[in-house]
Amino acid sequence: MAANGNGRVSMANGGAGTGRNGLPKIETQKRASGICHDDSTTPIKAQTIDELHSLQKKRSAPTTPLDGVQGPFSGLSEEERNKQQLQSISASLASLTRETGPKVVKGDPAKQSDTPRVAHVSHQDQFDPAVGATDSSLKFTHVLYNLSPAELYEQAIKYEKGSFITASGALATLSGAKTGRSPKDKRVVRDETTEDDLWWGKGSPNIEMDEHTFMVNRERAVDYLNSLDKVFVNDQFLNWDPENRIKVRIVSARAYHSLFMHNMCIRPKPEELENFGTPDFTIYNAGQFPCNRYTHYMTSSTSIDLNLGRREMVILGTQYAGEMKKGLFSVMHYLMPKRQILSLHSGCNMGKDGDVALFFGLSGTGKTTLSTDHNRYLIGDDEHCWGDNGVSNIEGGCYAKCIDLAREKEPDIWNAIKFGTVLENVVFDEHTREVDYSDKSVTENTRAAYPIEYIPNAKIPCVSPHPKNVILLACDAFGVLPPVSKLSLAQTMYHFISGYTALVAGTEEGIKEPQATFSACFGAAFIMMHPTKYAAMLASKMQMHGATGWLVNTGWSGGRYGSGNRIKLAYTRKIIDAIHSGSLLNVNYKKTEVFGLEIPTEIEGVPSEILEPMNTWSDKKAYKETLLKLGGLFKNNFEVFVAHKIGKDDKLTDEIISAGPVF
Ligand SMILES: Nc1ncnc2c1ncn2[C@@H]1O[C@H](COP(=O)(O)OP(=O)(O)OP(=O)(O)O)[C@@H](O)[C@H]1O
Ligand SMILES: O=C([O-])CC(=O)C(=O)O
Ligand SMILES: [Ca+2]
Ligand SMILES: [Mn+2]
Repeated sequence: MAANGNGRVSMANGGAGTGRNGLPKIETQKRASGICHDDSTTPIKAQTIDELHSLQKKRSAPTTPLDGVQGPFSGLSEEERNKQQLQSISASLASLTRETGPKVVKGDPAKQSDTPRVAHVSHQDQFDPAVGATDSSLKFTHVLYNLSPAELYEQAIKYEKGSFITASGALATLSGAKTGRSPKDKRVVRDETTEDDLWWGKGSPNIEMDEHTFMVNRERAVDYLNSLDKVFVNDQFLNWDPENRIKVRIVSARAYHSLFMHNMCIRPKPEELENFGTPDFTIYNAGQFPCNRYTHYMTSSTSIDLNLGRREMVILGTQYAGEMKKGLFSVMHYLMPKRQILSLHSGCNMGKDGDVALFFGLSGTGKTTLSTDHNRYLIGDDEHCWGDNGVSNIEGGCYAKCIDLAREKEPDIWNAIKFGTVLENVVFDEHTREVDYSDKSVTENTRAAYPIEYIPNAKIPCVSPHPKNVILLACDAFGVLPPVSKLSLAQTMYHFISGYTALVAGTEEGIKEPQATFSACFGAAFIMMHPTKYAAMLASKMQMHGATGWLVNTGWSGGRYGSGNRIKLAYTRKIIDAIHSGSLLNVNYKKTEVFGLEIPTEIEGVPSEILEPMNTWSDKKAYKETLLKLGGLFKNNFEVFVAHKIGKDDKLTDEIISAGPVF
């Protein structure tokens, strides 16, 4: 029995109007005819249960009128287009040493009766059985193609252990043994092209492998995927700039992976999907299956392999979905600069008046938190391109950290965790399914992946004019960097190339305690060419468009990690507001020792005493020592870049080198 909100009372079961407990007696309504009806609706049309169930679902409408369709599939019948689509998927899944492609059929193998059966397609026509048939060549590969979130929920809940619907409607899931990326297991094929184009050697994220080893791993992944009852295939886009859009195909074994990429990549409109054609890049995610350690180069059971020539990526031995997101980001870091477009590990938002800010920073420094701002339009939270026409988001979704997520502090992210959102590795109440965001039992790197339109003021399409402010975020666990400083162009470049933060949580496997980290371009794990290449592009774009650089410490104040505290998010937001509004350009500044940073003396809504870190430390000697220690770490790190030229002349290079700490 429950109050229904109108003050009326409804009966949960069987309490038919006995008047017990003084409750009102329920009267059944009498029709004018005087006949008592217990049901006023018309009878159903079905004669049997099966017939009834068949009424429940209607076939999805054909998506586009066929006339006016442009592209490779224009003028084709629906059936013909479907066949071409399956042929393309079969080609993607082909073993390159045996039969040329599996027999593929659309639909869930467990539900053949209710999936419209589509004529299967195979490449077997050219296959000579004398060469050696395999069992896999005899079976069908069932393809679940671009399923909707609702369908993926059902797949996950029925077939994947650890999948549950939370109280707010999100899909909670586990990523398995890996709950963060594995940068040490990420390999790139080194061949004649990449030999010259890419950054290799010390400091580079590109650990080499040869083409042959890539093919061994590719075969392993494809064989694994074809051995399954079914695979998920997502055909989607990257980059909201229509001229530089990339078509990606993700083949995976888990509904979780398919829903994650559905949320994170750009979702094609039905008519765009029909004309998708051949993908520009394909991911084979066989993450549940390990790589073979007897294979050359393999140093663990995990391998994430990128082959730029073949435009393919293979994932073995890790189910952490971020590998797919960031693997594609690496690809963009190769493709875009070749077109004079700068790829950025940054968030981006825009004010009502069109002022744009970029937020650079390593994992956990606040890109998602600070770009998601109720008073501004969200362009994107993590990966962008800066080209001649302005900024474009690479992705179609956001990937927010959830640890200690609180509704009051981050309301828009909180509200985005609803039906359709993937919630990774969180802990929830077994009965109410309320998530406990403070619980780190599975990992500290808990995450939510949601489509960008789940943020109310997301700007669709996710493109913006050129940035006015470039904000470098660092989470300084040493507690000596000021909460905000205004940077010269040379200082911006110095800090961009340094890419400093202190990792706090375990986004990368194995890092559990804070630790100073330098990661060139605030994303060394994803860049493909030498950092100075990206830095030179950033410098020239900032100069051309008159953008101001800022360094914001979202980390500690009043002492290092352990003795001080993390700067309150509310204060950081006030600082960011002052940057956006331009008011921070018009206040008094003073220069700090060692780092030579210009710090404002006051900001509305922020206690002035915290703006100068030394004020917040009770032990001034410890402060000075820590400051010098961090300065030394910066110096050591920058040594490898001193020999590199940035931009066209030596002037900028010299300026950048002298923009570092002096002591
Ligand atoms: N002063 C602060 N400024 C920004 N974030 C803060 C602050 N204090 C605490 N936080 C917390 O730090 C975390 C910042 O994580 P966020 O998701 O924004 O990282 P990110 O830069 O987007 O990293 P990634 O690239 O891994 O997605 C959030 O959990 C946020 O609540
Ligand atoms: O890639 C991930 O797992 C999350 C992320 O955005 C980052 O680490 O920069
Ligand atoms: Ca993020
Ligand atoms: Mn990121």
